[in-house]
Amino acid sequence: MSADMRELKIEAARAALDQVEDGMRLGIGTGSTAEEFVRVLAERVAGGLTVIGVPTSERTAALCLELGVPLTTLDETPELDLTIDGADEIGPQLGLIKGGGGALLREKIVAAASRRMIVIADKSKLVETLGRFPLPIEVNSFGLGATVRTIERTARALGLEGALKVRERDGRPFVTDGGHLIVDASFGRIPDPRALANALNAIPGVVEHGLFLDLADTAFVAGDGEVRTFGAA
Ligand SMILES: O=C[C@H](O)[C@H](O)[C@H](O)COP(=O)(O)O
Repeated sequence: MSADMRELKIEAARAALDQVEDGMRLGIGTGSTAEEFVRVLAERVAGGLTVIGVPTSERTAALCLELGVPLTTLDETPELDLTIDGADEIGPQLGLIKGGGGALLREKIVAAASRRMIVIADKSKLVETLGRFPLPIEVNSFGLGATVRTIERTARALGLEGALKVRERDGRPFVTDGGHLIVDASFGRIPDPRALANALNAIPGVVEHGLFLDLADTAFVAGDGEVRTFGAA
Protein backbone atom coordinates (compact mmCIF):
# COMPACT_ATOMS: atom_id res chain seq x y z
CA MET A 1 0.00 0.00 0.00
CA SER A 2 1.36 3.44 -0.88
CA ALA A 3 2.12 5.95 1.87
CA ASP A 4 -0.52 8.28 0.38
CA MET A 5 -3.18 5.58 0.51
CA ARG A 6 -2.31 4.82 4.13
CA GLU A 7 -2.54 8.53 4.97
CA LEU A 8 -6.10 8.63 3.55
CA LYS A 9 -7.09 5.68 5.71
CA ILE A 10 -5.64 7.42 8.77
CA GLU A 11 -7.57 10.62 7.94
CA ALA A 12 -10.84 8.69 7.71
CA ALA A 13 -10.00 6.84 10.93
CA ARG A 14 -9.36 10.14 12.74
CA ALA A 15 -12.73 11.48 11.60
CA ALA A 16 -14.38 8.41 13.10
CA LEU A 17 -12.39 8.76 16.30
CA ASP A 18 -13.95 12.21 16.79
CA GLN A 19 -17.31 10.41 17.14
CA VAL A 20 -16.09 8.18 19.97
CA GLU A 21 -17.13 9.30 23.44
CA ASP A 22 -15.89 8.26 26.83
CA GLY A 23 -17.61 5.12 28.09
CA MET A 24 -18.70 3.90 24.66
CA ARG A 25 -19.07 0.24 23.78
CA LEU A 26 -17.53 -0.12 20.33
CA GLY A 27 -17.66 -2.62 17.51
CA ILE A 28 -14.22 -2.71 15.93
CA GLY A 29 -13.94 -3.68 12.27
CA THR A 30 -11.42 -5.64 10.25
CA GLY A 31 -9.05 -4.75 7.42
CA SER A 32 -6.32 -2.24 6.70
CA THR A 33 -8.56 0.80 7.25
CA ALA A 34 -10.09 -0.52 10.47
CA GLU A 35 -6.56 -1.25 11.67
CA GLU A 36 -5.67 2.42 11.29
CA PHE A 37 -8.69 3.16 13.46
CA VAL A 38 -7.43 0.73 16.10
CA ARG A 39 -4.08 2.54 16.09
CA VAL A 40 -5.54 6.03 16.61
CA LEU A 41 -8.01 4.66 19.15
CA ALA A 42 -5.19 3.00 21.09
CA GLU A 43 -3.36 6.34 21.35
CA ARG A 44 -6.49 7.91 22.81
CA VAL A 45 -6.96 4.99 25.22
CA ALA A 46 -3.36 5.40 26.37
CA GLY A 47 -4.24 9.04 27.04
CA GLY A 48 -7.12 8.08 29.34
CA LEU A 49 -10.19 7.45 27.11
CA THR A 50 -12.34 4.67 28.56
CA VAL A 51 -13.96 2.42 25.95
CA ILE A 52 -14.53 -1.26 25.50
CA GLY A 53 -14.57 -2.98 22.14
CA VAL A 54 -15.90 -6.08 20.44
CA PRO A 55 -13.47 -7.13 17.68
CA THR A 56 -14.88 -8.46 14.40
CA SER A 57 -12.03 -10.90 13.78
CA GLU A 58 -9.19 -12.70 15.47
CA ARG A 59 -6.83 -10.42 13.55
CA THR A 60 -8.43 -7.29 14.99
CA ALA A 61 -8.53 -8.86 18.45
CA ALA A 62 -4.78 -9.53 18.29
CA LEU A 63 -4.03 -5.94 17.26
CA CYS A 64 -6.26 -4.53 20.02
CA LEU A 65 -4.55 -6.71 22.61
CA GLU A 66 -1.13 -5.69 21.33
CA LEU A 67 -1.99 -1.97 21.48
CA GLY A 68 -3.91 -2.06 24.77
CA VAL A 69 -7.50 -1.53 23.59
CA PRO A 70 -9.76 -3.27 26.15
CA LEU A 71 -11.97 -5.98 24.67
CA THR A 72 -15.23 -7.67 25.50
CA THR A 73 -17.58 -10.07 23.70
CA LEU A 74 -21.13 -9.77 22.44
CA ASP A 75 -22.12 -12.31 25.11
CA GLU A 76 -20.91 -10.01 27.89
CA THR A 77 -21.91 -6.81 26.06
CA PRO A 78 -24.73 -7.59 23.63
CA GLU A 79 -25.56 -3.95 22.83
CA LEU A 80 -22.99 -1.61 21.34
CA ASP A 81 -23.05 2.14 20.88
CA LEU A 82 -20.99 2.46 17.74
CA THR A 83 -19.27 0.22 15.19
CA ILE A 84 -16.44 1.54 13.04
CA ASP A 85 -15.41 -0.55 10.07
CA GLY A 86 -13.96 -0.37 6.58
CA ALA A 87 -15.61 -1.52 3.35
CA ASP A 88 -14.66 -2.87 -0.04
CA GLU A 89 -17.27 -0.74 -1.79
CA ILE A 90 -19.60 2.05 -0.71
CA GLY A 91 -22.58 2.49 -3.02
CA PRO A 92 -25.88 4.41 -3.10
CA GLN A 93 -27.75 4.77 0.23
CA LEU A 94 -24.56 3.61 1.98
CA GLY A 95 -25.06 0.07 0.71
CA LEU A 96 -21.76 -1.75 1.15
CA ILE A 97 -19.80 -4.71 -0.06
CA LYS A 98 -17.66 -6.14 2.73
CA GLY A 99 -15.72 -9.31 3.34
CA GLY A 100 -12.57 -8.83 1.28
CA GLY A 101 -10.70 -9.89 4.39
CA GLY A 102 -13.12 -12.71 5.13
CA ALA A 103 -14.59 -11.16 8.28
CA LEU A 104 -18.08 -10.39 6.96
CA LEU A 105 -20.05 -12.69 9.27
CA ARG A 106 -18.71 -11.30 12.53
CA GLU A 107 -18.73 -7.81 11.04
CA LYS A 108 -22.42 -8.07 10.21
CA ILE A 109 -23.34 -9.51 13.60
CA VAL A 110 -21.43 -6.74 15.37
CA ALA A 111 -22.87 -3.99 13.13
CA ALA A 112 -26.40 -5.29 13.70
CA ALA A 113 -25.81 -5.18 17.48
CA SER A 114 -24.74 -1.52 17.29
CA ARG A 115 -26.88 1.58 17.53
CA ARG A 116 -24.75 3.27 14.88
CA MET A 117 -22.29 2.14 12.21
CA ILE A 118 -19.62 4.39 10.72
CA VAL A 119 -17.75 3.28 7.61
CA ILE A 120 -14.27 4.62 7.00
CA ALA A 121 -12.56 4.50 3.63
CA ASP A 122 -10.43 6.19 1.04
CA LYS A 123 -12.25 7.53 -2.03
CA SER A 124 -11.36 4.50 -4.19
CA LYS A 125 -14.15 2.62 -2.38
CA LEU A 126 -16.95 4.88 -3.66
CA VAL A 127 -18.98 3.36 -6.51
CA GLU A 128 -22.18 4.26 -8.33
CA THR A 129 -23.28 0.63 -8.54
CA LEU A 130 -22.10 -2.13 -6.21
CA GLY A 131 -20.47 -5.22 -7.70
CA ARG A 132 -17.17 -4.32 -9.30
CA PHE A 133 -15.54 -5.84 -6.21
CA PRO A 134 -16.33 -9.58 -6.18
CA LEU A 135 -19.07 -10.20 -3.63
CA PRO A 136 -17.85 -12.45 -0.79
CA ILE A 137 -20.40 -15.11 0.16
CA GLU A 138 -19.64 -17.17 3.28
CA VAL A 139 -20.78 -20.78 2.91
CA ASN A 140 -20.77 -23.94 4.95
CA SER A 141 -18.21 -26.41 3.66
CA PHE A 142 -20.83 -29.18 3.75
CA GLY A 143 -22.45 -29.42 0.35
CA LEU A 144 -20.14 -26.81 -1.18
CA GLY A 145 -20.72 -27.98 -4.77
CA ALA A 146 -24.49 -27.94 -4.40
CA THR A 147 -24.47 -24.57 -2.68
CA VAL A 148 -22.32 -23.01 -5.40
CA ARG A 149 -24.72 -24.33 -8.07
CA THR A 150 -27.69 -22.89 -6.21
CA ILE A 151 -25.96 -19.51 -5.87
CA GLU A 152 -25.24 -19.60 -9.60
CA ARG A 153 -28.85 -20.44 -10.49
CA THR A 154 -30.21 -17.85 -8.09
CA ALA A 155 -27.93 -15.15 -9.48
CA ARG A 156 -28.81 -16.02 -13.06
CA ALA A 157 -32.51 -15.74 -12.26
CA LEU A 158 -31.76 -12.15 -11.19
CA GLY A 159 -29.87 -11.46 -14.42
CA LEU A 160 -26.43 -11.70 -12.78
CA GLU A 161 -23.67 -13.56 -14.58
CA GLY A 162 -20.08 -13.99 -13.52
CA ALA A 163 -17.53 -16.42 -12.16
CA LEU A 164 -17.95 -17.88 -8.70
CA LYS A 165 -14.65 -18.83 -7.13
CA VAL A 166 -13.94 -20.53 -3.83
CA ARG A 167 -11.38 -18.25 -2.15
CA GLU A 168 -7.95 -19.71 -1.60
CA ARG A 169 -4.94 -18.68 0.42
CA ASP A 170 -1.53 -20.25 -0.16
CA GLY A 171 -3.09 -22.87 -2.43
CA ARG A 172 -5.67 -24.02 0.13
CA PRO A 173 -9.27 -23.01 0.71
CA PHE A 174 -9.46 -19.87 2.83
CA VAL A 175 -11.23 -20.65 6.12
CA THR A 176 -13.01 -17.88 8.03
CA ASP A 177 -12.84 -17.29 11.79
CA GLY A 178 -16.16 -19.13 11.97
CA GLY A 179 -14.74 -22.18 10.15
CA HIS A 180 -16.58 -21.56 6.87
CA LEU A 181 -15.48 -21.02 3.26
CA ILE A 182 -15.84 -17.95 1.06
CA VAL A 183 -17.17 -17.92 -2.49
CA ASP A 184 -16.24 -14.73 -4.34
CA ALA A 185 -18.86 -13.81 -6.94
CA SER A 186 -17.63 -11.57 -9.77
CA PHE A 187 -20.93 -10.13 -10.94
CA GLY A 188 -19.43 -6.84 -12.14
CA ARG A 189 -22.64 -4.91 -11.42
CA ILE A 190 -25.37 -5.57 -8.88
CA PRO A 191 -28.19 -3.22 -9.92
CA ASP A 192 -30.61 -4.53 -7.26
CA PRO A 193 -28.56 -5.43 -4.17
CA ARG A 194 -31.66 -5.95 -2.03
CA ALA A 195 -33.09 -8.59 -4.34
CA LEU A 196 -29.76 -10.42 -4.38
CA ALA A 197 -29.36 -10.15 -0.60
CA ASN A 198 -32.83 -11.60 -0.03
CA ALA A 199 -32.22 -14.41 -2.52
CA LEU A 200 -28.85 -15.33 -0.98
CA ASN A 201 -30.35 -15.29 2.51
CA ALA A 202 -32.80 -17.97 1.37
CA ILE A 203 -30.10 -20.47 0.28
CA PRO A 204 -29.52 -23.02 3.08
CA GLY A 205 -25.74 -23.44 2.62
CA VAL A 206 -25.13 -19.69 2.60
CA VAL A 207 -24.09 -18.58 6.07
CA GLU A 208 -23.92 -14.85 5.23
CA HIS A 209 -22.97 -12.53 2.39
CA GLY A 210 -21.06 -9.31 2.09
CA LEU A 211 -23.95 -7.04 1.08
CA PHE A 212 -24.46 -4.69 4.03
CA LEU A 213 -27.73 -2.86 3.39
CA ASP A 214 -29.38 -0.48 5.88
CA LEU A 215 -26.56 -1.02 8.36
CA ALA A 216 -24.21 1.92 7.82
CA ASP A 217 -25.40 5.31 9.08
CA THR A 218 -22.40 7.42 8.14
CA ALA A 219 -19.35 7.11 5.91
CA PHE A 220 -16.18 9.18 6.25
CA VAL A 221 -14.39 9.05 2.93
CA ALA A 222 -10.93 10.58 2.58
CA GLY A 223 -9.48 11.94 -0.66
CA ASP A 224 -8.48 15.13 -2.49
CA GLY A 225 -7.40 16.85 0.70
CA GLU A 226 -10.65 16.41 2.61
CA VAL A 227 -12.77 13.89 4.47
CA ARG A 228 -16.30 13.84 3.05
CA THR A 229 -19.24 12.78 5.18
CA PHE A 230 -22.03 10.67 3.66
CA GLY A 231 -25.25 9.92 5.52
CA ALA A 232 -26.00 11.20 9.02
CA ALA A 233 -23.27 13.54 10.31
O1 LIG B 1 -13.50 -8.79 5.72
C1 LIG B 1 -12.97 -7.67 5.70
C2 LIG B 1 -13.69 -6.41 5.80
O2 LIG B 1 -14.99 -6.41 5.35
C3 LIG B 1 -12.91 -5.15 5.45
O3 LIG B 1 -13.50 -4.12 6.20
C4 LIG B 1 -12.93 -4.80 4.00
O4 LIG B 1 -12.41 -5.89 3.24
C5 LIG B 1 -12.12 -3.55 3.69
O5 LIG B 1 -10.77 -3.76 3.98
P1 LIG B 1 -9.66 -2.66 3.71
O6 LIG B 1 -9.88 -1.56 4.68
O7 LIG B 1 -8.35 -3.39 3.97
O8 LIG B 1 -9.79 -2.25 2.29
